[in-house]
Amino acid sequence: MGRSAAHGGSFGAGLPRSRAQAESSRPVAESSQSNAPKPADPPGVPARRAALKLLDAVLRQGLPLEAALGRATAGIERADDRALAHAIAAEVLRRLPDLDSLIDSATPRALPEDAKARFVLRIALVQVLSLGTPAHAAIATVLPLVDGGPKKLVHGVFGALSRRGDTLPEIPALPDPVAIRWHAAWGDDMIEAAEHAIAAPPPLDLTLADPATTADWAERLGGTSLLPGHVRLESAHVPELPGFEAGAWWVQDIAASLPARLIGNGTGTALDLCAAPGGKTMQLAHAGWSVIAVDASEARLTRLRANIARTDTKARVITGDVLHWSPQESVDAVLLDAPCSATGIFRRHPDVLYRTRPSVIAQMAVTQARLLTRAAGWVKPGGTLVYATCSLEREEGETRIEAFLADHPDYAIDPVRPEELPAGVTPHENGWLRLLPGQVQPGGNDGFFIARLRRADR
Ligand SMILES: C[S@@+](CC[C@H](N)C(=O)[O-])C[C@H]1O[C@@H](n2cnc3c(N)ncnc32)[C@H](O)[C@@H]1O
Repeated sequence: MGRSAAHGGSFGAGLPRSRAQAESSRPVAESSQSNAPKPADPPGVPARRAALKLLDAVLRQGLPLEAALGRATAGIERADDRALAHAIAAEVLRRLPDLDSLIDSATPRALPEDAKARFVLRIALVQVLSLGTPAHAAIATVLPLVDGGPKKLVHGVFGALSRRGDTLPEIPALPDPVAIRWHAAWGDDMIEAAEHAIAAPPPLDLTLADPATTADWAERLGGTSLLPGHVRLESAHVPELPGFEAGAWWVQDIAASLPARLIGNGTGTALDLCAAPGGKTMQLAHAGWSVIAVDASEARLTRLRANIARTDTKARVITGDVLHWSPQESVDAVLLDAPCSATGIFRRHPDVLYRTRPSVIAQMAVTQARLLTRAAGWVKPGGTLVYATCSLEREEGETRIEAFLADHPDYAIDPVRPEELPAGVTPHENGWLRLLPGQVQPGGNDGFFIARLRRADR
């Protein structure tokens, strides 16, 4: 888990110690806060400047990468440059502990975590070592980011590492705080699976509107199916795939498809709480339910409305904060896909590895408990409540449900059955489902916690 062991090369004294220290101490945010385009930037530099802003937003300000994109890439005209900025930042976040080990092995004293030189070196190195950018282009396009600053330091460290010819390890390391936390919760095997999960691009999972067409779509799209109504592809440009325009399927990780599957087919009313962008709303509606989809975010509901329009899904859509909104009457089933730390989706969103601190998890757990208690009051006697989070933290899963059951004697676990799950995945002996990375094979899965609860008949 430590930083320096993997890259014990011989470089280390290439720069005088005092200069390295002096040049490394300016924070990256000084210039990255300005959004004004730099008119003198040569081609290729604006994308790297935007990548620097993105990393600053995630690592120093704690913002989600996706949320920072608009502001960081404002003023960049070309879509491929905006995409490059995003790709560089995401790849740095995926490989950050290994990049830092390399950098630390080539500086006489460790640069501060937030030193601009460290940020810029990460951007240069990841391009060469992971994205296939030629070294001369990688360094030429980052040096303008440290104009008037630690240019010589960056150039010197980059040159030394290039000459040494180091590579990144095949399997990335997790950041120490995450590795320590997950190790304590889940043990060695989980850490290994999580590191392997970052190493390879995740597959593309599709949920079909009509599970009866599974074999046809698997063949037509060249994919494999791990459950009825599911097709897995290695990767693809989604809008160009057959069936997208016609709304025959939507993108949804297989783990994310399980909460609605565990509610099953039905003809009553199902309340989909925290519904946007609508993956589970579409599943429930296509399984026969009259769905009421509620979410607090109007922006995310815009995406939900587009998704249900494309897939010809009938659902009542309500903008509402579940902490304050209430339905007019009780319903047969409630699905609460609660807001969470989202650490289970670290393969696709490596920024969660850096933004999710214990205080964030504790705060989320308080909200989840409140949402769960409200949701529980809206289920008819004998009805079903499914609680789900895409989190790998016990506080947002097991601990929540144990506390809920202790406070709600009218609820009991309705145990998940192995035949409801992809091959090789087994429910926990307490009846809930804890999905850790790598359990669905081939190709892996997002991390999830799902509990199905039944409310007692009167
Ligand atoms: C995990 S995402 C939901 C994903 C969605 N169920 C799906 O399958 O596509 C969590 C959602 O909770 C919403 N949310 C967070 N707090 C909320 C609240 N108090 N009331 C309603 N929605 C909330 C967020 O806007 C976000 O869309």
